[in-house]
Amino acid sequence: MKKPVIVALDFADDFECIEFLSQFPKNDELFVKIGLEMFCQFGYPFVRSLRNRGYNIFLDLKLHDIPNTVRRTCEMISKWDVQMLTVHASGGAEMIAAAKSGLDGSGTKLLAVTQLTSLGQVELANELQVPLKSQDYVTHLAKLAFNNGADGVISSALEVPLIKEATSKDFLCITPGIRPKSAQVGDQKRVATPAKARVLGSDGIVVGRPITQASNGFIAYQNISKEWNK
Ligand SMILES: O=c1ccn([C@@H]2O[C@H](COP(=O)(O)O)[C@@H](O)[C@H]2O)c(=O)[nH]1
Repeated sequence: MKKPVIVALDFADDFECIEFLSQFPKNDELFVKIGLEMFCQFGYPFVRSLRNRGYNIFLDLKLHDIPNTVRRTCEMISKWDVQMLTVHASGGAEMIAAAKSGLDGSGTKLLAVTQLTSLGQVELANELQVPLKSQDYVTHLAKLAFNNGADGVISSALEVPLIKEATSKDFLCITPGIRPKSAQVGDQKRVATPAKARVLGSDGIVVGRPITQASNGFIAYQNISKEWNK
C-alpha cells in the first residue's frame, strides 16, 4: 500500500464529518483516523458506517489500562475490521503484549503511542519528571513496543530515524504533528512538514486541522499529499 496521508476526523458532529468527506472522490482509497472525540459520541456504529463506505480506518483510542482489560477490549475490536489501533506504550510490556494477543488473527496493526507530539522536552522534564532527553525516551518506548509485539509506533517525524535504527526498518512509524510551512502549530510541540516527514522516513502521516479546518479540505489534502509523495 502507498504510504498514506491519514486524515484525522476530529469533528464534534457526524453530519459535518460526512459533509467534509463528501468533498473527496468516491474511488479514492482514503485513510481516516477516528479518535476519542468522535468515538465517544458515535461509537462503533460510526466506525462501521465509514468502513462500509470503503474508508481505511485508523482507530486512535490510545488504550491504557491493565493488561487483562486491554486484551479483552482488543478482542472485541479485532472483529471490527479496522486497519490500525493505538495503545499507549507507557502502559508497559505486559499491556502491549496483551493488546497484541487480543488482536490475534485480525488484520489490525497495533501501534503504540510513544511521547505525545503535544509534549516537548520541557513538559517531559517538568511535568512528567522523566529524566531523559525526549528522543531517548521515545526510542526507549519504541523498543519496548517492538519487543512486545507491536507493529509500529506513533511518534513525531523527528524521531523516525532513531526508532528505525533501534528497532527495524519495517517497524511502522506513523507520525502526527504534521504542519505545512504556513499552518498554525496550535498545541503540537514536535512538528515537521510533510516533506520533512518523507525525508526522515515516516511510514504515514496523520493530519487533522490543516485539512479539516481549511476552506477547501480536499484541496488542502491534495497539496499535502503532493508534498508528501514528491
Ligand atoms: O502523539 C500524538 C498522537 C496522536 N495525535 C492525534 O493526531 C491528530 C493530529 O491532529 P492535528 O489537528 O493535525 O494536530 C489528532 O487527532 C491527535 O489526537 C497527535 O496529534 N499526537
